[in-house]
Amino acid sequence: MTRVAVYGNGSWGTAYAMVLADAGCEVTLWGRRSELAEAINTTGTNPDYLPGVRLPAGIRATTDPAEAARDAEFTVLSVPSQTLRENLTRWAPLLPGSTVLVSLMKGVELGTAKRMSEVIEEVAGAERERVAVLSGPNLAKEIASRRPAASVVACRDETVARRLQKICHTAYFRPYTNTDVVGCELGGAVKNVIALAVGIADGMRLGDNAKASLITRGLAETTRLGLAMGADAHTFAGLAGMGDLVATCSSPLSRNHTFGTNLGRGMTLEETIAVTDQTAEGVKSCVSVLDLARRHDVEMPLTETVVGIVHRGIHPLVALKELMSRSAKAEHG
Ligand SMILES: NC(=O)c1ccc[n+]([C@@H]2O[C@H](COP(=O)([O-])OP(=O)(O)OC[C@H]3O[C@@H](n4cnc5c(N)ncnc54)[C@H](O)[C@@H]3O)[C@@H](O)[C@H]2O)c1
Ligand SMILES: O=P(O)(O)OC[C@H](O)CO
Repeated sequence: MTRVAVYGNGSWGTAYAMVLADAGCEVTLWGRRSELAEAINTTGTNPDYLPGVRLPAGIRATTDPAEAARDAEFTVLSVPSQTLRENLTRWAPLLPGSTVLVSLMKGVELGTAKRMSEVIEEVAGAERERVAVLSGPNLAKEIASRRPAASVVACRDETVARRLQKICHTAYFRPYTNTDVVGCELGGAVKNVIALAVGIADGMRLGDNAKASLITRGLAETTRLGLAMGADAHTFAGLAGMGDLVATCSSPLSRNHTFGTNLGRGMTLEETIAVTDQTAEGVKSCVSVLDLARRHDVEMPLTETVVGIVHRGIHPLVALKELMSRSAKAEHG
């Protein structure tokens, strides 16, 4: 039986632990709070993040990072992106030397503009061939109710990607392999920023043409950044690109989309933060994605607009006017 450690017992860490357990793995689920770990072990549910969902046998919760790490063939990381460095610094010495590190996170580190796999390589001292990423249209609540979804497992070493694929393939979860780690991570991180933009537009009742335009131009700017960073263009037409973008921009289950909708309806940033009780990565990562765009000299007008609205207090109507009056140009180029 494959032993897997999952660090982070929020919505996605728990839902992916369910996938792994359903696929036959023995999973230890680490979380910070003892009362939640105890509730998971005694009730077989995660009342805080997936209320009402019965967890499969094969998941054991703990607050002890060393217990989670013991004999783990795979180590899955699912904490908010901006906390990864600090957390992994504490966990890294506990991890088995051969463990495959798997990022579920969809953010870019503030300040360094590093992708999560880069932070993992740096902090855990892990070679690229031992670091993988899972990304795709995977809304945690849908997966936790075992509704069908596909996803991408990416690793520079295809044999490692295939090992990961094998341990999380179930009747309702279909992972595809990819070796384009950069493209998969960017697809996941930038779609959160575009979902904020679409949410804002939905909150303003701008209509479906506006939504489709934002999704399409959002994918164009994501691809532009990806190509400048060495990613494969095909990745952005796949599950970790278009797939995740469409799911996140269309679903009321998306925290990023909901965050944007509240802003578009006229809530202030502070009011929106106050009603958001889960991680909406795009709120911070829009700043680091824009940082990446500048470092690679890539134009990302939608990301820039989201940063303006969320962090510089620009009114959505003013931002809309600015976007629509940008100089006319060719669609491709
Ligand atoms: N929820 C989804 O549908 C989904 C799907 C795919 C990917 N993701 C990505 O997975 C990652 C985790 O998201 P989530 O949905 O599980 O978030 P969440 O808000 O549901 O859970 C976050 C977890 O991290 C813990 N946490 C918060 N701050 C922490 C800290 N400083 N140190 C340690 N633990 C801390 C919380 O207690 C919680 O257990 C994000 O990068 C997100 O973009 C989420
Ligand atoms: O709820 P969100 O906005 O973090 O999106 C969840 C997943 O990333 C969708 O694939």
